[in-house]
Amino acid sequence: MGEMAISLKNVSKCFKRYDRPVDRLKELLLPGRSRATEFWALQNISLEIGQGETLGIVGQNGAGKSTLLQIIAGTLTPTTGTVEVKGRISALLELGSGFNPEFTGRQNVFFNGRLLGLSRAEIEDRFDDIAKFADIGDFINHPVKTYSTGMFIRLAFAVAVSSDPDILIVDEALAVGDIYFQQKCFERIRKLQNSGTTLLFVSHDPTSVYKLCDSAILFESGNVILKSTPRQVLDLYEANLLKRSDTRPDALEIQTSPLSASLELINDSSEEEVAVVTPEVKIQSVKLLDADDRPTESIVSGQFVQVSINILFLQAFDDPIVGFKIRDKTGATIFVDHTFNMDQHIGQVSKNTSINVRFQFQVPLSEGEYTVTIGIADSGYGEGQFERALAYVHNTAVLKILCDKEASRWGGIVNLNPTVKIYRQAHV
Ligand SMILES: Nc1ncnc2c1ncn2[C@@H]1O[C@H](COP(=O)(O)OP(=O)(O)OP(=O)(O)O)[C@@H](O)[C@H]1O
Repeated sequence: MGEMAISLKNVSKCFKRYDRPVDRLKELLLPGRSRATEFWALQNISLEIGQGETLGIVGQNGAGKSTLLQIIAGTLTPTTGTVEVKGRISALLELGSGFNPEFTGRQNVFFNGRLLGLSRAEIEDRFDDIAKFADIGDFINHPVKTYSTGMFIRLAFAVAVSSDPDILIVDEALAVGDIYFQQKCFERIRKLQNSGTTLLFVSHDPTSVYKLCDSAILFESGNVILKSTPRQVLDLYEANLLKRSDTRPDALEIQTSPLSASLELINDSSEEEVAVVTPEVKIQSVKLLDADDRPTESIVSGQFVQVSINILFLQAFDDPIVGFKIRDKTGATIFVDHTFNMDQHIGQVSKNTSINVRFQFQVPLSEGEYTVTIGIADSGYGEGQFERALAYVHNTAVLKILCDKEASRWGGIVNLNPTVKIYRQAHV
């Protein structure tokens, strides 16, 4: 890591919580006896973020993400610890929190621009760009209290990025806009990344984190429990959610290292693998086979492949489910499905039975490497939900897709194999 942009040392934040609003008043009027209970939203956080780094912040509701961002942005003070921030910071925190609802959009642009450290002349210079980016038409001249949520966020984002900040903080904001606006925001964020802006990004959308971030942290109950690649952080986050949602969470174990010698996991880096396992099932092997059932490592785009999974059930099950997921190199999901969704029931399996499940499909993917995740669960219901997870293991095999030299050229991730018709309009 180069120069430090943000450094937190032993930062904790304690909020006081009052059971009734009147208790807060009583405490003000009769100091001495505290009527509040203490709540530690952040607990002893030490974190360094390098200049130009894009850090994704992931965690369940209430984990402490926004509190951390507010402390870095300077809108909250930590109870203990120190925060050091280098450079101009621009924060898109709670929806339009810096806006005065009675002011027009135009007035708020000037008001916020000044808060961000721009001079009046600089704001005047940038105003047209800001208004164009926000693209809210004549609403720019109306009070922001008349805005829809989408308009609010458009203007707030346009203002936040206009100051060319050294550090940009974005808290869940992008989820609000429509798809065109989101694309525009991603494009602008990329430009800022390329020019060396440090970015802190909270999102519940894994795809955005994969797309934007170099690294990520996982927050749990006010603690940073992991700082690593987005892939590893999101895998652990997902594994924790799976464990929590399970009807017998104690039965599930999260492993963060290669699993067993019998199942060779693909691991091309020093990262540890995150897997969820139970002692009741064992994934014995995962192989890729071609159309003639021969093991293969590479498939030409568009060709047929089989993902063949051998599973040993160490307990009896009424109707287990087996699924697979294909992920790209960042960890983003390309495809996922399972036997329950496919209306293929495995049926009863008795204790100590081994079964082989083969998913067979054509792979219309672009050239590159993809990984295979395997999931096993019990008792499916509804639209693909299940009662219990039995195993969830990433990177069990690499699917290497080669370019189909015979096919016409195309771009993107999936070959949609379009046909084309051209209709000539008569001259009018
Ligand atoms: N002003 C406050 N007074 C009391 N408790 C607070 C205050 N602000 C936040 N908290 C509590 O601190 C905890 C962390 O809140 P925070 O908003 O940082 O979580 P978060 O991870 O951003 O959640 P979300 O994903 O829902 O936005 C929560 O339990 C919240 O109720």
